[in-house]
Amino acid sequence: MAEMCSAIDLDYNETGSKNKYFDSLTVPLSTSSMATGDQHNHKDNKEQLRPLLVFGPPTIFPVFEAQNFHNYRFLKAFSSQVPLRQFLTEQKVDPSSIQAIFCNPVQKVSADVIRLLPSLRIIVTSSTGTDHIDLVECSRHGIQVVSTAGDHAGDVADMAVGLLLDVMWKISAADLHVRKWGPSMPLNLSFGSKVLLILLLVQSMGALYIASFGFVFQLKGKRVGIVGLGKIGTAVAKRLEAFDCRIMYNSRNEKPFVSYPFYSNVVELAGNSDVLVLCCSLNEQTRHIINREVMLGLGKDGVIINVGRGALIDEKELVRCLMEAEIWGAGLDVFENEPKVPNELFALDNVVLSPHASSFTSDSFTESCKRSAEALEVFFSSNISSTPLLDD
Ligand SMILES: O=CC(=O)O
Repeated sequence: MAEMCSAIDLDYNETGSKNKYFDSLTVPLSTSSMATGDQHNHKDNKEQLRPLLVFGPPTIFPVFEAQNFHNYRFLKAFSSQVPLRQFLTEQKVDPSSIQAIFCNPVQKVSADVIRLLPSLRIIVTSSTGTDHIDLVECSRHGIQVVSTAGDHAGDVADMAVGLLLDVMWKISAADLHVRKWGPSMPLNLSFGSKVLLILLLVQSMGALYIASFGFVFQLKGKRVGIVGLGKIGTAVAKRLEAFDCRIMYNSRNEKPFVSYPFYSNVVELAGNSDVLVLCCSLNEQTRHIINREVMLGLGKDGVIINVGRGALIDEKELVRCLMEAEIWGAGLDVFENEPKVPNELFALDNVVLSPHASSFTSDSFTESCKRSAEALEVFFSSNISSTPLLDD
């Protein structure tokens, strides 16, 4: 058996198999969680509810809270500025009463946090990635880690394709450009004059556009190297096939049932690609997997799309390569030190920036909250702390 904790998706060694925990999870939300009970009574008695420590999901959390307010006493560590120990003291909560954490990648669940909570048994994250959780420490203490965002793959793949189209067509840059066009046309012109003026404007604006932006690229027929062919990478490949792209990939192991060419070496993959799409998880093997050598291999017309984690790319080198026109462009949903973004990127019109938002559809959120609640309900109702949670 491998480690105690595993991510469902974005796994560099993704096998396509689903997390067994959820495969076997048929228990619906408990009747209490669908309860009709009086909200106010529950609120009044909230100190008698099970404590649930909540880390880092200020956006998703209200959805989860609304669905589950009657089941837990939420200890919202994400909204506190003080150290966790002090926060719990202020809340009059004994650290040893906490068995579960609900979190997302915005806030780290570090070894210090884990050591502070001797009864911690389960961490549920509403994300695909689990790199914000100290998995080694979890393994050491027999703590289950449940990632509930396996269904985000389609959303993340949509975002990857959106970013790619945007970079190649410079859609965001063009949008900004058009917004700067001058005042609207005077209304008192005759119809003929208006048509003439529009034709002149369109011609000169088109010329101006090309002069300031250069030509853009079509996506059709491009060679796309996918790094990490798990659920997300596969969903990206499927979408890009519709654009007649030629797909190839790198992952830790060659996938037996996949017909796309496999490259065990990322530099070689880059050398044969026009576009690299990063979909793998972040771990010690994949940190800075995209370094200067890979970017130079990709070449001056190359585009990088990152929907995995920021630290998959050596960000300083990325900035340098973009500034020196060693690669053509980048679409980035993630950054190495979020929420910090290198200043230089703001000035580049061949870069499209997105705030780590590729799984932020309300559909995914709702699903993820539901699955998180289910995981917690199963844990608390059956206390299955010894149930294996591993992929094969
Ligand atoms: O980053 C988002 C996720 O891991 O789901």
